[in-house]
Amino acid sequence: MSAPREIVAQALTAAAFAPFGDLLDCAGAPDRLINAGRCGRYHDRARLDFGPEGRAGLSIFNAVPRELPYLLDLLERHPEGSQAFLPMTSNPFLVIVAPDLGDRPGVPQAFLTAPHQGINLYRGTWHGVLTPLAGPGIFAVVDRIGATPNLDEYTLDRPYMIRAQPA
Ligand SMILES: NC(=O)N[C@@H](O)C(=O)O
Ligand code: NI
Repeated sequence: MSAPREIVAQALTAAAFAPFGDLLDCAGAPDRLINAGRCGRYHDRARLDFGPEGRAGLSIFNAVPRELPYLLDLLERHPEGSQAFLPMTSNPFLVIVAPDLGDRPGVPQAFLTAPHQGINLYRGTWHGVLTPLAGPGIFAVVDRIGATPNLDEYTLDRPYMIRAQPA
């Protein structure tokens, strides 16, 4: 078995994540001030999509924290809907995404979130499953609820080892 390929995680930025989804945070000035100026509204910041046969759902995930270096051997996508992960703590999490090569993912990219950052994965974006890096791994998740399948999984024939720094 050949050694896993290495990926060094990078800090999550809106520009780097733009091909894959939305970065959800309170960076910069709000779009609107509401509540008598006591609240900044960062308005309509995610491209949500639940397909013609689905509806929006809000779930709570309690995921087991993982550690770096992290062995990535599976990627998935939701062809029928977007998926947003909003941490309910200030803990960082690992975000793994990959371009689509048609029926399989391309080379993944790994990102580390800063506190109070969430993400929305565009419909069909290849990604690693939710990967908190500290406990509790509690997230609000907005994604598609529907009766038809919405999950493609791809097992990597050669895994990646994701590191915070080069080995
Ligand atoms: N399966 C599920 O609800 N979650 C995954 O899609 C994930 O991205 O974590
Ligand atoms: Ni998913």
